[in-house]
Amino acid sequence: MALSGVRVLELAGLAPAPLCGMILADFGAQVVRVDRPSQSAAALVHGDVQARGKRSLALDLKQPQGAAVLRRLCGAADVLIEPFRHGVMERLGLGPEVLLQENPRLIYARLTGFGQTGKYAKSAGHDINYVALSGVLSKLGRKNENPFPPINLLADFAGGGVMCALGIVIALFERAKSGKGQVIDASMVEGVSYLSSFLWKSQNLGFWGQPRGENLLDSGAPFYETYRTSDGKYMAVGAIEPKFYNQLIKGLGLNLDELPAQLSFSHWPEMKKKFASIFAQKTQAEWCSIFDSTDACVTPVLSFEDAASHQHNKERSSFIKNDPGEISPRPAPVLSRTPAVPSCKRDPFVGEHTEDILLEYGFTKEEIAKLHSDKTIEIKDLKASL
Ligand SMILES: C[C@H](CCC[C@@H](C)[C@H]1CC[C@H]2[C@@H]3[C@H](O)C[C@@H]4C[C@H](O)CC[C@]4(C)[C@H]3C[C@H](O)[C@]12C)C(=O)SCCNC(=O)CCNC(=O)[C@H](O)C(C)(C)COP(=O)(O)OP(=O)(O)OC[C@H]1O[C@@H](n2cnc3c(N)ncnc32)[C@H](O)[C@@H]1OP(=O)(O)O
Repeated sequence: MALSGVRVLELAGLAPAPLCGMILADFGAQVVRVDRPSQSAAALVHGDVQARGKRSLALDLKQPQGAAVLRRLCGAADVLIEPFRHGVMERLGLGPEVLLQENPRLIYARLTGFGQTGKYAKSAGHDINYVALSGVLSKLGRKNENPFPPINLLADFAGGGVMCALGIVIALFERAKSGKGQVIDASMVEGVSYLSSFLWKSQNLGFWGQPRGENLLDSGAPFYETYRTSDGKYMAVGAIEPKFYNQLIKGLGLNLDELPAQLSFSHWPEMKKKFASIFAQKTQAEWCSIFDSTDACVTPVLSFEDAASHQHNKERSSFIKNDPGEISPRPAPVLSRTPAVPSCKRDPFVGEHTEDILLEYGFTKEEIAKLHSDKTIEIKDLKASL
């Protein structure tokens, strides 16, 4: 796989860093999640559901010898993913100056909401706050409604986990030439802003002149909308270009000559009502049979279950099943020679691989036993815990 041989240490965090680590693992990196030890049985399973292909090492970083273990691991790693607020790693004596001095090849990825500097660098926050600060949240939502974030997909995952993975791959590529690591300051506010470059750069083109929810791509246009069908499902319509719009109109059984011009903004509300009343007359399956073989850009809005079993997605094997039977998306994109090979194993328990990982990184059995008796590390005995 493309990233085989790359050693990654991911300090356990909430949603974005786990996705970043999972992407690297899917494409072949050896990813170790560094978890907080806990004696409670309830904490056996970390809240991380994006742990595919990772192993878990339970290490108490608050103990000086625990921080020393991480320093030693970083000395032999390629990448560290760090998901805490600015200042946490410095307080632990694990800031980039320390770790990069010990291993100048290390890529130290700092994945935060607000970045390492600035007024909010030390503030708590979540996806919605980061999308808000990027300016993008102000654009999202329907007419006359409050701004509404698309779950936590935009900042945590697109602008956070994926953007950070991109930064890491770019830094690995550069390191192959320079031999040097570097620090990545991956701010989710900036990740989302960067993703929204099109919105910023298209402001003078006239598509964003109306209030939120009344523009071309924000649910203002009748031909870029979802419509409810007679069986309570939905169809998604994205017929922007005139040649595709014409096919939409034909599929709906309407006559183009009897309708206002496609881009007549003042007619959009009335046209939406018309389209809605027509879509409400047939089931989703009936609309699919009308539109599936056309270029009208009309597709069903699928549930997760229906997405996994949809003919197109099945033909491409877009969803995979792991050994415990959980279905999830196959890693994307698909590389022709070195595609991702996602692990089928269940996710790791906290501390399940502590001993193996430390041995692999050069710790002796005696050192491991001492760390264990000092409660600096946790070695999970699965049989005893289950
Ligand atoms: C909208 C999303 C968030 C959605 C998350 C939900 C999906 C999950 C949230 C709760 C989960 C549930 C819960 O855990 C209970 C169950 C557990 C069970 O196992 C599974 C089911 C659960 C129901 C579980 C289910 C789900 O997982 C949940 C519902 C987001 O937006 S996520 C993005 C958040 N933002 C960032 O990541 C940006 C950067 N980070 C931050 O800004 C802060 O970290 C953050 C997120 C604000 C949290 O602040 P906090 O004060 O808690 O932490 P930090 O200031 O960063 O400091 C970390 C401290 O921890 C110490 N530490 C770390 N590692 C170790 C270690 N190995 N050993 C010892 N100590 C460690 C570190 O030293 C810091 O300590 P100090 O503060 O004393 O310096």
